[in-house]
Amino acid sequence: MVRDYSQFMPNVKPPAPTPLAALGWQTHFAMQVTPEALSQAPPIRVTRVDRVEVHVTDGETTWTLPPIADVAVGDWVLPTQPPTILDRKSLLKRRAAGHERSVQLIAANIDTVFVVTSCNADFNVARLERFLALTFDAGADPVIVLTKADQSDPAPYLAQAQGLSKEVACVAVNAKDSAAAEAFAPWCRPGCTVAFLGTSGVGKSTLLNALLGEDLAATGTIREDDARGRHTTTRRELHVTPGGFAVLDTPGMRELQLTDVAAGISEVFSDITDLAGACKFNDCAHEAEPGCAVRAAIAAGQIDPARLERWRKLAAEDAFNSADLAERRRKDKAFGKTVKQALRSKRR
Ligand SMILES: Nc1nc2c(ncn2[C@@H]2O[C@H](COP(=O)(O)OP(=O)(O)OP(=O)(O)O)[C@@H](O)[C@H]2O)c(=O)[nH]1
Ligand SMILES: [Zn+2]
Repeated sequence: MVRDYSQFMPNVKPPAPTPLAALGWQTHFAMQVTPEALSQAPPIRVTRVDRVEVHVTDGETTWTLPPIADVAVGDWVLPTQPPTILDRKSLLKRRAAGHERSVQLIAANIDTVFVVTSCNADFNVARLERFLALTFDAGADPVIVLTKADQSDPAPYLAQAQGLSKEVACVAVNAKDSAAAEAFAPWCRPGCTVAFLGTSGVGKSTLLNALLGEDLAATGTIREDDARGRHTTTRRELHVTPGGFAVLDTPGMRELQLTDVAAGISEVFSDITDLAGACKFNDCAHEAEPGCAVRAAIAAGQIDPARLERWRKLAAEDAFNSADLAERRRKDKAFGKTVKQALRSKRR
């Protein structure tokens, strides 16, 4: 005889996350605030940054604040006077377009970045490595997503993507399929924040809609000024899903210049950087030096020479942009000093 004991079993269904938890409030942030401060001024999260205002939410209502210096979408903020930006768990940044040489913050506090490309001509290994370096350096986990798997055989694309890093998971999907969201379940747990990065037309908004279970992405378009002052229609907005996690959709990014992400580059190319430690000379350029472990691995067919070239190119670009950035910061500081001195002598 089979007895049903279920009525005596404890109810193991986990409680629904609080609005704050569904918004991505995690231990990392909670540890920065005392319980008293929390109850007096609950934290809020930045869902969108425009030129004239910052959109924030507490998980239940949404409102706007005046601009906050150096704030990024995804930031957690304490509504103090002036607002306090909590220490970030991760920060995605790139070199701003145009002649500005400055750093542009893409998003803060993202747990997983879905690097999206398609099983077609958009697929580009060098660009993927670029996105992976940016994500690793930010302190987030990248996952490569190959869309349009219904339009051509995803197998060769998957094989190439999987060859880029042992630490990066790869999935192939038809973004238009109603089951597409299931492929993301391992990373879209309650309380997490995920983001989509990729060039235009790869299916980021289609995937966002799949995760939201509704057509929101199309309404998320906002107008921003690009570096040249032209109006472009872009979007960069954080959405909370019915599943209790947050998703950031970003505009298509073709030109993605890296700056200050040397650690991220080393992580993507760990096959090469690990080997470099075995080269005879510490400063081996892996060109003509004797005892070069990297060239030995190439000769043995363990590393693709094209990959070494891509690593060189990316590392050189990053080094150049970082030096440029350091120079700019030095000049800004010097200029600040001159202004202060001028003001002081004027007051005298
Ligand atoms: N067949 C098929 N079509 C797809 C897939 N993913 C996206 N599309 C189509 O590709 C087009 C572009 O998709 P979007 O979701 O707008 O691309 P996006 O990355 O958001 O593009 P931007 O908004 O320019 O950044 C749309 O017509 C989609 O319906 C896919 O997996 N399979
Ligand atoms: Zn070497």
